[in-house]
Amino acid sequence: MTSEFTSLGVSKWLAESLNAMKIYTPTAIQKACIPKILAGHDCIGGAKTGSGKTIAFGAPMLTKWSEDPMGIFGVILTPTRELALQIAEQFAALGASMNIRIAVVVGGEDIVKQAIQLQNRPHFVIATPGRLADHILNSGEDTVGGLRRVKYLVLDEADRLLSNSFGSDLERCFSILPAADKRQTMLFTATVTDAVRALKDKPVPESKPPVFVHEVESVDKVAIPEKLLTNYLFLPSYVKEAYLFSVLTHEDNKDSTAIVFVNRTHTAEVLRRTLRNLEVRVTSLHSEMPQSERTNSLHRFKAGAARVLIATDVASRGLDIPSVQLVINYDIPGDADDFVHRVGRTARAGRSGESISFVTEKDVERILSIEKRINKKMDKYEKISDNKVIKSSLKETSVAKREALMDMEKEGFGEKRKNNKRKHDQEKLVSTSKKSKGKK
Ligand SMILES: Nc1ncnc2c1ncn2[C@@H]1O[C@H](COP(=O)(O)OP(=O)(O)OP(=O)(O)O)[C@@H](O)[C@H]1O
Repeated sequence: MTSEFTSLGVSKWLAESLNAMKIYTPTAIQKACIPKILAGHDCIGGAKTGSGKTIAFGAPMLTKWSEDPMGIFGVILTPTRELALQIAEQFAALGASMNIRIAVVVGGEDIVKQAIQLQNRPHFVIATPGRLADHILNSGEDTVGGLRRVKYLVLDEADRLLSNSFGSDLERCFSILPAADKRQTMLFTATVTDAVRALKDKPVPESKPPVFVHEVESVDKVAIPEKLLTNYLFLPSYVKEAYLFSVLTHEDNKDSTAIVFVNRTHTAEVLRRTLRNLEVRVTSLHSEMPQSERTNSLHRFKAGAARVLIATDVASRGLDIPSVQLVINYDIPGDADDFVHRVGRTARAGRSGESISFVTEKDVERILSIEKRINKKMDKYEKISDNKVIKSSLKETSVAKREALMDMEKEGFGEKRKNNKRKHDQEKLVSTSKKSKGKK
């Protein structure tokens, strides 16, 4: 049997797995990158959110792996734990018929169990840089030694990984992996930055073919998916909760699955409690929740038990939840690239979707820079009028918010945050001092 995937060089068994997932025709980024990666090129792949980048790097790696499944074959690094788990699920589903073994190495999970998984030499390691760096520093050679011979390294959401926040952990991960000329490296993101493009300027050893760069650009150079509506609502900052409730319960949205992005964890908690008091089926995802709660919350949202997810940027990248129809920017992000990733949680794989950004008097500059970045003017959201909001939801939302704040105070939410921060700072200090000892 030949399919469009096998004609690109993808193994027959894998094309069959893809077909079983109703994936028959490669997307543009897949058509461009799969043959080049199979031919041994390092690769920089830039394409809009939801355009199938995971399979663009997954299919060639899995093809090569099935031809010669030696040792730990590939390492995939991602900025968030949820994204690592999602990629692992996708690889597990694609490779099920070949008995694929995958280790997910992320923070917040049992480190001893992960060490045992690494010792058992899985075929692929999917990791966040911080936890993998911890293993490299603290677990023995029998645990991490297999990483010295991996054939493929993927940096998914590469621009985020190459930003300063992951610097030292990423360096530690690189320190154990084979040198750049002894492995294939692939960088993928929806927002290619100069730091990502810089890979192509590194000298290529003669033994290696040149870096393949593929940035899919649409004719109009708009940086977001075609079927994604970008609306804005201009509102006063002190009534944002009332507007949010009105939008979420509007006739056209009351059954929609929605993600509401905020800039701070405290706001996420206030909104989750306020909306819960207003009987909206809501859950949340942010970095101050224990990992078990994060995982649980995302499962509830994916399964439809909650229809609204309140999230910080920890959920802005990569998450592939086809049911999401609406993304609300309750707060406007400071970085225009974060906007691109956030709204990209909807309108994926050719589907349509809608985003609404709440713009206050303080956000005008940010909106202008976002519009410049996406090369598109946003449209005014006309379905909510000021009068209607004030009449219908202002009173009940302010009561619900007051209750939420009182409960948070009673439960010491702020205290927990402070203690967590203190604990986190102490752990960071211990880990930094261990790292600097390790360097000596
Ligand atoms: N060739 C294809 N045909 C149909 N659907 C596809 C194809 N390739 C991938 N998909 C589906 O499209 C969705 C989005 O893919 P993926 O998550 O890889 O996007 P992405 O480009 O990595 O997005 P992001 O930039 O947000 O991380 C997934 O549900 C995936 O299964």
